[in-house]
Formats: sequence, structure tokens, C-alpha cells
Amino acid sequence: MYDKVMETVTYLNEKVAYRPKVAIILGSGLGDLVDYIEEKVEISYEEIPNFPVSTVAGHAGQLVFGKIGGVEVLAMKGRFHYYEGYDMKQVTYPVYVMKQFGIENIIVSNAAGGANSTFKPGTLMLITDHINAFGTNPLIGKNDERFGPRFPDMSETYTKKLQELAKTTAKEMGIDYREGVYLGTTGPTYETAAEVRAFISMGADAIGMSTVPEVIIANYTGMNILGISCITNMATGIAKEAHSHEAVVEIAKRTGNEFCRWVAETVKKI
Ligand SMILES: O=P(O)(O)O[C@@H]1C[C@H](O)[C@@H](CO)O1
Ligand code: HPA
Repeated sequence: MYDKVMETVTYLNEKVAYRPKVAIILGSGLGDLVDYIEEKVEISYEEIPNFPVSTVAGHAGQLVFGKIGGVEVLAMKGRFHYYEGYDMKQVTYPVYVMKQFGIENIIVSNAAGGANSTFKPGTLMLITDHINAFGTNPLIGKNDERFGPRFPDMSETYTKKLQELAKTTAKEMGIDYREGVYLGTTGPTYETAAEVRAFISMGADAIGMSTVPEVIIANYTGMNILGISCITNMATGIAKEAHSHEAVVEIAKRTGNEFCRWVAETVKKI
């Protein structure tokens, strides 16, 4: 795996001469953030050695390098989900690459269902912590110490300093946000009402099908992590209507403007 990652890094080194300060993984329907990026260098996943290819609607499948307000960034427009059939190493492969490429800060975003009944579709949630309900862990297997330790600590997974930065920025911009715990499941089924009740009793405020594997690897490799969920629907049993991915993407796109403004301003301060 290490040699593969380094091969990908070598390829990216030929495409861009700088080390971005921040990597951003864009969730379903949140790809419009790339409109805030200047001096773009766009690379399709198909062109990148050893990179998986994204198969989900609302996920374009491009790495976008460039600048937001002078800060060099790398945005991942389209992520890999476990339910697509990728194994956990493939799902998290881009995060290994980002770290080996020299990126120290990562912003991870997602579309998620609201489990906290005080949320509503369109709520932006700063992730304070997560619950891994995937039933597996991307670090299972032989450990390679060149990436990180065998038993990573997870006591401050979402970096307090970045959370404070995001909160101050939101307050300055008048952006309304909530804080909470993201619970990640495999999908691709949306939850049953009974599962949502169980997840709420476990402490979930938002439920989704991504983020947790990527964050486990970002934490393991020593990156600073900021996470933001865009609540696109209330979770099953709280919501009156049935879910559809089309509706998820549509709401994410509609409310994505606030998300993009918030992330762009926060990036400028990192
Ligand atoms: O990539 P994210 O987590 O934003 O995508 C969410 C979870 C599922 O992939 C999909 C369900 O509609 O949206
Ligand atoms: N559950 C899981 N994942 C999701 C949801 C949901 O309700 N909405 C968007 N992604």
C-alpha cells in the first residue's frame, strides 16, 4: 500500500508544485464549493494512478487543486463509500495520499439525516465527535508504522482548535449552525425507524454513510480534522416522508451556499 500511495503522490507532484494547506472532502451535493477555488487544476480520478472511481450521483470524481483567498487547497469532488463495494482501504485511500502529499489539515463534509429532533433540513452541524457503526474499521489488518501507530488515540478526533475557528467564523458571518455527533453506517439502505431510535439512544445527532472511515485514517496519520454535516432530511421515523437520494442531493445543493461560504471563510483562517 505504501508504494502505491507514493506512486500516486509522485503523479500529483508532477501536476502541482505546491503543498496545499487544507484538503476538503465534499459530500453529496456539496461540490459547488469548487466555485470558490481560484487558479484551478482539475484532475479526474480515472487519470490518477491507483485511485478508485466514484460511482454515486452527486459525486463528480475529480481532485481540484487551487486557492481560496490565497490559501492553497485540494478539494475532493466525489468520495468513495463502503456501500459502493470498495473495501475500507480503497474508501480511505485518498486520505493516505493527502497526508503523504504533505497536507496537514482536512475538512470532511457530508449530507446526513437529522436524528436530533431540534434540527431541520438545511441545518449545518459542526461535528464534535462520531460513532463508528460500520461494524468494521479501516485500520484492521497489518499496521504500517510509516503511516501511523497500531493503536491510535481518538480522544480529540475533531480538532478543538479548528472547531473554535469554524465557530468564530460562523459567528462573524452570521451563519447559523448546530453542534453534534455524527453516526456513520454502511448504507446503502436508509435506516429503519427502530434503528434511528437505537442510534438516538446511543447519542447520534446526525446519521450518514461516510466520513467515519476517512476521519479514522486522518486521525491515525496525524492530520487536524474539521467535520461539517449538512442535514438534508430528518431521519426515518422523525421525517414524515420517505427518503430518496435525489432529494438528499437537491437539499444539499439548495442549502450548500451557506456551507460553501462558511467553509471558504474558515479555510482562509487556517
Ligand atoms: O457522501 P455523503 O455522506 O455526503 O452521502 C450521503 C450518504 C449517502 O452516500 C447518500 C445518501 O443519500 O448521501
Ligand atoms: N441516513 C443516512 N444517510 C443519509 C441520510 C439519512 O437519513 N440523509 C443523507 N444521508
